[in-house]
Amino acid sequence: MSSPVTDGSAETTETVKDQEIAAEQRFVDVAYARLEEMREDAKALLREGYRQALVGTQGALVDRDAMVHQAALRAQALDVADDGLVFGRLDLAGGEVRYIGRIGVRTRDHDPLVIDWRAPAAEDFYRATPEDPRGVVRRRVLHSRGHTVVDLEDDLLDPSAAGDMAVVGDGAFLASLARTREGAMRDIVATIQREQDEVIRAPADGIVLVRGAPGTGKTAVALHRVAYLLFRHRRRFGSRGVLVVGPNRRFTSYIERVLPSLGEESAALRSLGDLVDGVSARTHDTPDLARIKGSEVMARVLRRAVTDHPPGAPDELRVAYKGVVVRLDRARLDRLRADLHRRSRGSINGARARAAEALLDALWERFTDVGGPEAAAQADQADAGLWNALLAADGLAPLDEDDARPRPRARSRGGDARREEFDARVREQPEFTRFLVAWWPLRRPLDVLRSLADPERLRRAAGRDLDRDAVARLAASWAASLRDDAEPVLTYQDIALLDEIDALLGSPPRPSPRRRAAEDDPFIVDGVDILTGEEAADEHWEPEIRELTTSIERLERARRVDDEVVEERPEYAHIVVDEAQDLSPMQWRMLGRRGRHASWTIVEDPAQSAWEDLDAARKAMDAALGLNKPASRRAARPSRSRRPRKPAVRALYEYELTTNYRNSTEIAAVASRVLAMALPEARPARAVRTSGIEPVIRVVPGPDLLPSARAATEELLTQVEGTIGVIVPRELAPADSDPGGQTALPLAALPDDVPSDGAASWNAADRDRLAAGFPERVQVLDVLEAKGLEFDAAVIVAPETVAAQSPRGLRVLYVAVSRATQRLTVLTTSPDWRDALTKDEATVMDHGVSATVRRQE
Ligand SMILES: Nc1ncnc2c1ncn2[C@@H]1O[C@H](COP(=O)(O)OP(=O)(O)OP(=O)(O)O)[C@@H](O)[C@H]1O
Repeated sequence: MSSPVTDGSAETTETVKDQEIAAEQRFVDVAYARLEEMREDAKALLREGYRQALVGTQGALVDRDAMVHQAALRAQALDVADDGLVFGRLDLAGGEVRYIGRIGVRTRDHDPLVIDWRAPAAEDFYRATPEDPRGVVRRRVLHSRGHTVVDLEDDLLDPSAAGDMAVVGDGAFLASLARTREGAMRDIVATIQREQDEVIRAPADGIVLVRGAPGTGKTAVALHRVAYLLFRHRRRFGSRGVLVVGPNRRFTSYIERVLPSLGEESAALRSLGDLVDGVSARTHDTPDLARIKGSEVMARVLRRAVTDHPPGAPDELRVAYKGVVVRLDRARLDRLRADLHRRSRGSINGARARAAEALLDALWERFTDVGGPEAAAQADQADAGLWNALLAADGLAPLDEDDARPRPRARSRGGDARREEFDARVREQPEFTRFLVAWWPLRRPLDVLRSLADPERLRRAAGRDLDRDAVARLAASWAASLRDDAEPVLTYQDIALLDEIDALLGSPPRPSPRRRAAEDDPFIVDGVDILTGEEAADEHWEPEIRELTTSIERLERARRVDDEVVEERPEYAHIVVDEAQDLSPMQWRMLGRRGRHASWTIVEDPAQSAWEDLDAARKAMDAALGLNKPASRRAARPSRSRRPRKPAVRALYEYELTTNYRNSTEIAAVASRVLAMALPEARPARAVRTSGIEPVIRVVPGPDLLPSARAATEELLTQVEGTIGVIVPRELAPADSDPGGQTALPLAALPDDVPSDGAASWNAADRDRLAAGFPERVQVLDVLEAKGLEFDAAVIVAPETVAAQSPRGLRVLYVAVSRATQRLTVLTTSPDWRDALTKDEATVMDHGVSATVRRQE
């Protein structure tokens, strides 16, 4: 295939470009025609699949399912490619031309027509540069609308080999960066940059850690990497699954269309508040509560909480055997419980059978202590004597010793028949089974968390890990949010705590076949195996007996049925974590449990972190990713071949993205001033697009904040066509911020060189009033909700308050001011803040553009 060459001498640039576009259109038409044929083939395959069903055999049905599945996947991929099928072209030094597109297209003779962007042959499209052309003379990007090529943009990478090759384009890429944002992220498959491509195609094993300032494409890159991994390693990642985790639900809905637009529907996309099935976070904690709930010490606190005496558990067990009353008191029972927890590995909910055994051991011990066996033997002898006397009176033979003794069914007790009989008789007693159910209940994570609203119980669980103030705050927060009589209001940090509790409680063991078979098993009560809480497979159990269930057993069954937390936690082959700088140690633990054998892509910007103790979070991340395991320990494990094993160290690949594709240079200048306050040593990313539109920084009196924000939004509605984000301070509910309900806004100390003259107050009512009546393209959101999002225009309300709301307030403000692509308005009550954001000494960006900012009073 040859490239279209024009005689540029007598033509205007415009005409050359038109000719080039027309030539590319001819190729694109051929590619679409072939795509249509492939669609027809997929449909035919689908029809054939259904036809197989008519054959009717089991094998045919399986074939049909496989065929229908494959054909459906194919049809879906072909549909995705319908928009912008071909977006790139490479002219190579030897004259070869390669077209790059969303999917691979071959001619009927199997010759490549369009190369899938993820294929190795497409790599040069993203990697070639003038310094390293990799054999590419010209790289061309085709901009299309539907099936029509509307623009071209060329890069001449090797002028010496170009001959009379046409080179057209006038910044279509930069113009595309300024496009209107419609509320959902789009794929960047046609314009992936070299440094981004290196991340996307990074090795599939180990851990890929990507850092970059706001707008450098971290999220976009992570999502394209998922599409790449699923394409190149379909078998491995397709079957065991890929999980993409974002900070909140607003963010996941913002990015949810990118993967489908790349033809990938199979990755699971979850926010940190939706990782545990059946429960969902509804709100964020205040910074101080998040700090406590998210810290690693909570793992120890929760371990103690699940091993504590459960609420409502009885304090005494009393059973009678052969006229002897045997009793276990609270102290003895507590020792037993502690011992069980010490010895039990894994599931607490699965340990009820062991608890039953331990109780029987303790009862027997008590029974022997009080001389029970002797008393029982005498009673047996008296019984046998009475029976033999009656038999003799009827002229019948006396009982054997063996007949006189009931046959125990319980597991052998070292052949001690007296003990076996004791166990069997005690197990049969309703007092014993009822006690067992209440003393070692099958617990739900939510019940355990709710029980910690009791300050006394939480104090016991806290040990020395939490101070009194932290205990009071936590208990008060759960007392307010997890009331018995209301829907729980869970926070993002609560979800990680529930997952931790779930991991500690585990699921009950499955009933063994032996237990299923037992007909008169005393632990099967009304068709429910009280050791496991499961319906027992008991053929002899009549459903009508259900009516006779005691309240305890009914409750038990309801618990199993309603148990909202999944029993089997899914594990994934690859996990992508976006905005990873904000994960607490407890959230890392939650993720680690889902990726014990996974490879990872971690995307973060520490400068945007709202999390205070980044070191602790880093340690937790290393543990979750298996980065902290000493190689020597692993290597020490003997291998079967007895040859020394290679140390199983996890590979860590680190990347940095350096170009800001989101903000105009003018907006990036404001963001870099905030960054300088937050982290003086940090370097901002290089912004590439200058819009000529200066941000507006306005000082307004406190009471005017709200009307001014409305007015600024009205104004922006007339200036931009796409989305507008109105970013307000977080509302700190009094109940959350202080158990006494008094403090409205705890303020953090700011660095000396940062203005700290009073934070404007802000509350939920202000937010509601601000949002009222605006069209859908205006979103009013707080600074945490704005993470990872972008808008055509943003209004930042009261930066001084955002900065003072938490020890990481300046970093949070940095996130807020870096959301807009075209226009930024900041409303502050503080002239000092206005000055800080519009410093006279202009900030010189990396690319040499100095930005000045329009001041307004
Ligand atoms: N190569 C590219 N071509 C075109 N647009 C790009 C490219 N890379 C990034 N973008 C665009 O830049 C914007 C910012 O990208 P993205 O949200 O992925 O950045 P980020 O680094 O995750 O930002 P943040 O840290 O603020 O979340 C998006 O609109 C994205 O589509």
